[in-house]
Order: sequence, then C-alpha cells, then structure tokens
Amino acid sequence: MGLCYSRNTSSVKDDEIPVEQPSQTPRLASIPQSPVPSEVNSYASSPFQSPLPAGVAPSPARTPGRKFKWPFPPPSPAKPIMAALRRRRGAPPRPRDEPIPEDSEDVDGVGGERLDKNFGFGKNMEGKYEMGKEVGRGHFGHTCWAKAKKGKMKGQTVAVKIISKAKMTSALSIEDVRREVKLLKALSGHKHMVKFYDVYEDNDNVYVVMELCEGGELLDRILARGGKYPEVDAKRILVQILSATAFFHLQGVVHRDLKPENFLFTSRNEDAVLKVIDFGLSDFIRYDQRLNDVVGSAYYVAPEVLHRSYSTEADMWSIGVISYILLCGSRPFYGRTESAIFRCVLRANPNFEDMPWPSISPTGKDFVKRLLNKDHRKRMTAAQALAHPWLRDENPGLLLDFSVYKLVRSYIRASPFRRSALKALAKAIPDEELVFLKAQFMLLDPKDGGLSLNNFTTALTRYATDAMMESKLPDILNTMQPLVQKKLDFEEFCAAGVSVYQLEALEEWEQIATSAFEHFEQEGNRVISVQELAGEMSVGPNAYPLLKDWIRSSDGKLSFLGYAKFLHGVTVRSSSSRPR
Ligand SMILES: Nc1ncnc2c1ncn2[C@@H]1O[C@H](COP(=O)(O)OP(=O)(O)OP(=O)(O)O)[C@@H](O)[C@H]1O
Ligand SMILES: [Ca+2]
Ligand SMILES: [Ca+2]
Ligand SMILES: [Ca+2]
Repeated sequence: MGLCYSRNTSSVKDDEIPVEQPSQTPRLASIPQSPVPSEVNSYASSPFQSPLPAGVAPSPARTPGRKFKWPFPPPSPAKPIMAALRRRRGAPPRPRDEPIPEDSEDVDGVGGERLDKNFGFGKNMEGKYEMGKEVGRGHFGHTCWAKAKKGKMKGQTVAVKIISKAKMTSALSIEDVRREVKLLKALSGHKHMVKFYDVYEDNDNVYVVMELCEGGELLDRILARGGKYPEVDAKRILVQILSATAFFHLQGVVHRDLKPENFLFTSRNEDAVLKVIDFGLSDFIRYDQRLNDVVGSAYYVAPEVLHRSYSTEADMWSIGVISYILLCGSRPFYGRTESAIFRCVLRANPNFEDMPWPSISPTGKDFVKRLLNKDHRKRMTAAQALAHPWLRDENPGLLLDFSVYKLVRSYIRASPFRRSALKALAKAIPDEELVFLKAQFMLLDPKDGGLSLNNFTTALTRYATDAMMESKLPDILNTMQPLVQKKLDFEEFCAAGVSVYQLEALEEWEQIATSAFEHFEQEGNRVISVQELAGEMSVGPNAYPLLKDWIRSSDGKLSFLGYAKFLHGVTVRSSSSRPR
C-alpha cells in the first residue's frame, strides 16, 4: 500500500512536486493567521490551500489578503484531478485532448470565435447597481459588493459574482455558467441557500446578483477558532449544512464542491445563518443516473467519484470530511500531493484514536463514521444524518428523503420471495433506526394508516422547485405503478424503505440478521431450487455451485447464510459471470 496519511504525518511522494507549505503539518490549529483583515471577510492564510498539490484548485486561492505561494491562477478543479488519476493508473497523459469536456478549450472552433456567449440575460447592470469593492475571488471571476440604485431593492447592498466571458472557452463551459445560474435561481428559496436576486450580462461578463453574506467563509471561522469547534457548535453548523443538502438532493441536484470555503455566514454574529454558495460544479441528476465526471476538490472528493460512478452520496462524503475537520481540527485524508490524497481517500481509515477523539462523544464519532463510509450505499443520506441521535436534540426539522423513494420502488418491483425476506428483516430493525423511517412515513402523510402512489406523488410535488423538473425526479413515480392498487402500512413501509447495506454496516448486524432469520423461518422461508434462486438473484448457471451452499440440504430452504446473502444481493461487479 502506498503512503497514506491521517492527520499529523506528512511525507513527499516522488512523482509530483510538493507545494510549499507554511507549516509542515495539516493541523489547522497550528497554522498562523494572516494579519490582513478585510471588512467583509477576514481572510486568513489557509492551510486548506497551501498544502494543495500543484493543480488542485482551492476556490479562494486568489482571495485578496490571503497569502499563497502559487504563481498561477488556479485551474478548474476538474482537470488536475483527472490528470492525477491518469498518472496513478500509469497511463500516459493524453497528448492533446482534455479528459473533462467542461474545460477543454475550443471544442467549438478556433479561438472560441464561433462560441455564442449570449445568454439572453438583462443588459443594464450599471444602470441598476453601483459596484463596490471586491469581497472574494474564484477561478471563474470575482465577487463584489454592490448597491441597488433603483427599484424595490433601492439602497440595499448585494453581492455580485462576476464571471468573465473570456474564460468561457468551450460550449460546455458556457453551459456550466447557464446551469449555475439556473440552479441558484431554482434553489433560492431555502433558508440555507444564498438568495438569488437577478442576473445580467454585457460583452465581457455575466453578473449574478445575490444576497450579500457579510459573515465570511466557514473556513475562516474554523481557522479563527484555532481549527476546532466544540461539539455543540459543530452540531449547529452541520444541521444547517445538512438542511441545505437534504433540500437540494431532494431536488435532484448534486453540489459536487462542498467544502468550508463554499459556506458563508450572513453576518459576523456567532449565531449567524450559514448559506451554501457556488453551484459552479453542480449538476442535475436523474433518479436512475450515475455521474462519471471527476470534479471537486481533492481533500473532499469521495472514493466513488474517483471510481467515476457516483450520485448524491458523494456530497455526503464531503460533509463527512467537513464534520471530521470541525470536530478535531485535522483533515481525515491528507497527503502532500494529489496522488497521496487520493490513495488516502481510497484506502486509508481516518484516525479516530488520537486526541481530541477520546474526548468526543460516541454519537458524534458514530455520526462522522457513518458519513465517511467508503461504500456509498452504507453512507447516511442528508435526511438520515439530520435524524441521527447526535443531531436529533438540535431539532433540525426533517425532510423527505428521495433515497426512500428509490428503495420503495425496488421493493414493489421485487419478487414475492424477496419481499418476504425484507418483511422479516423489517421486524428486526433496531428502534434507533426506526426513528428515521417513522419520520419519513409521517412526511408521506399516510391516509388510513397506509401509503399509496398518491402519497408519494403529493409529497414530491409539495417540495418541488424548478430544479426538480430539470432533474426529472418525478419520473420515478411512473415506475411505481404497483402502488396504485397497493397500500403500504408502516410495517411494510419499513420493509420497503430499509437499506440492507446500511444495516450491514451496523455493529449489531449479526444480531439483526439472526433475529430477522427467525422471523423469516416462521413466515417466509420455503423450499427453493438452485435454478429458482439464481433467477431471484439474476445470476447465471455458473453461480449454481455457490448458490447450492445457501440452501439447507435438510429441507431445501434457505440457510442463515443463504438468507443473509440473498438480502445483500449480488453487487454489479460480482454479478453473473463472477459470483463470489
Ligand atoms: N453572496 C456572497 N456574499 C459574500 N461573498 C461571496 C458571495 N458569493 C461569493 N462570495 C465570495 O467570493 C468567493 C468566490 O465565489 P464563488 O466560490 O462562487 O466563485 P467561483 O469563481 O465559483 O470560485 P471557485 O474557484 O471556488 O470555483 C467566495 O469564496 C466568497 O468568499
Ligand atoms: Ca468557491
Ligand atoms: Ca465554483
Ligand atoms: Ca457535466
């Protein structure tokens, strides 16, 4: 195994040039603060960017007042991540083309001349707003303070993100800007989303007018506190992050760049509201879709993103990284080069032993671990995280979880044998886990104690924004037709909505499975042939020898092992040709 670091270790890999760091350790607390304050954001020298390997773009790298040793403006995070991936796999860098279309230059013509950079946005920015000083900077442009000159916002201060058209060098990068604006607009209503006001353009720039967040970035607050948040304060932050994330995930939006630089406080107050910003890397995702473009920031990137098949769970990983940092002041996955960080993300287990972890509550630790699970199927969703015991007393307000829709969908489409296996499992779900399912059941507003398709439709409609129409999540309802006649009571809803993978990740899994099998023996287990079982599992004849071991020779029914394996199902990799 390569060099994997957690926390205070650091070392240099030979294949890449390490970036100079102000400190040899990734520990936030030891990083000296920049003495240069600014009225809007107090920028500190950031340990999040200085140890970044060349090429990984930390968004605030060019923020005024921040010290960094990088002579060049940072490129998009997407490109360098891909380049490093290719190096890891030992493949030669491709000579000309760019791996990620978003940033490939001139796909539409020489010098980008044929690109239509007209967005159809309003043109009279200057007439409406008086521009002030810069408050932040990113790789596409910068953000300024501004004041409305007329209209109902007259006199109000706002933030204007100025995105340079000169940097839009491909049709796809133009599409990215269009999508960013569309997303900001559609998601704007939520308490923890930055409020969108307007968008303008001229020949040089696109101007996104939004609510001014005067409290600075979450990153700066972490630094100002010496890198570590007391649990109570960390909870307050995370509830807000999760509430925003549960909201946009339900809209079918993946953020893909969640990190402390992309959360801003509305004011300098200790209890200021936190807002998520920067949907520049975000995308809509259909319910049955997996994304494959590798984008994000190295320290926060989920393993399945590096494996090029991911969905909303990737954001949950990033929130796990943020939680880890908030609680202990160190990064869970650290390396001085991009490759080293990726190796860590893919293979290393974060350190939960060193100080301050022994002094952190067991539920807090459990919370972080359930987010930093490398298997995305075992990771908590945002809605689940809000229902986790660690946050429950924060009264976070629960939100409908779209992952429940996906699970219910596959339940109602499953074979009767599989459904009875899941019904038996539902009887063994620990009370702690039932809390979440009960909340989801209630959010679906059961009629006469049960749920039919109508409930699922109405609930989704209640939360729908324009973003949900774009991501086409409601399409899932067309595939849930069996629920027209059927009605799920709470017990069956649990069988439908429970995630086998998540239960498997629990320490008590052995007990849960044992107890579930007892129920299954009473009301679900039956004689089943190897052929029939293979059909149930959608595997071919070469799996017969293996499946034979799952059936008891005494009575021809599933054994305990067989039941547990049957619940788990075959994973894509081991399906048909290579069952394990
Ligand atoms: N609404 C706002 N209020 C105050 N400051 C803001 C606001 N929006 C952005 N900023 C500041 O500007 C910085 C850059 O904004 P943003 O992250 O949206 O730009 P970007 O060009 O997409 O950057 P990146 O390089 O991270 O992709 C933020 O980190 C923040 O400091
Ligand atoms: Ca940013
Ligand atoms: Ca961005
Ligand atoms: Ca894309």
